[in-house]
Amino acid sequence: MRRLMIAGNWKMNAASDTTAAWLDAVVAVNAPERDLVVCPPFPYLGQVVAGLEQSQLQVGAQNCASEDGGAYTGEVSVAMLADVGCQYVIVGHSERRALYAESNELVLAKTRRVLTAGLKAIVCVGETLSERQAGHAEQVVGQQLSLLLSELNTTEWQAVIIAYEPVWAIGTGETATPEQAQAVHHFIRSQLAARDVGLAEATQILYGGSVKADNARELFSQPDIDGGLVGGASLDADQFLKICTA
Ligand SMILES: O=C(CO)COP(=O)(O)O
Repeated sequence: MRRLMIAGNWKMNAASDTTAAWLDAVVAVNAPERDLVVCPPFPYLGQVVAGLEQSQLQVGAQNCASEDGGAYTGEVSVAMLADVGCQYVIVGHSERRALYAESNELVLAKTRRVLTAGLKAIVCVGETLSERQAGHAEQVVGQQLSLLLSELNTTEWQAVIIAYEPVWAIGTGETATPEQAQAVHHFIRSQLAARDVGLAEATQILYGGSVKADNARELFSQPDIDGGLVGGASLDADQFLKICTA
């Protein structure tokens, strides 16, 4: 059986005082059968790791460099993230693909860095509204997955989590229906199965895009949805706790 995972992605939202209050509210979360992760912006990673030392919640970053180290002004390496206590890194979020021109090749390179360092990669895929309206959702998601499927070996795949985040559902309040999400999750699992049936059975596939406390349960009860990558609602400790235990 795959474990459910709930990961919060704060994006570029945080301050020391709100982070402290959030940590106080969530530190005692108790859902031992689930994997719970929060991904704050880089400057708050240390504060969050320290605040969650006694907690079930683990910590991830929202991005990483594709290089190991050196003259890359403004970049943060996976080794640094591991050093400050991160266990996960989100790679290839649609905001990074769209706003920072991250290609499938760069997403693969970053994923490799994460896996080589012994961390887990939450790799995001998802189609835009126009791609969905043109009937190309599966084709787009298939293309985003194809390099990972051809290049990563089976051992590497064991530390990969896929997050299906339809771009049109991110931050819009327009959640994919459980049926729409399940259909794409099933497609993703079939792509994994074409490579390796065991891999398809084992890989956690999260849904992201306007997940809230009141729709999480129905989404997470779909057979191929193994939890959620939660943006806006993860900033609110009460909402996040409800989603973690939904
Ligand atoms: O992009 C997301 C998580 O990575 C989803 O964001 P929202 O939950 O705010 O729609």
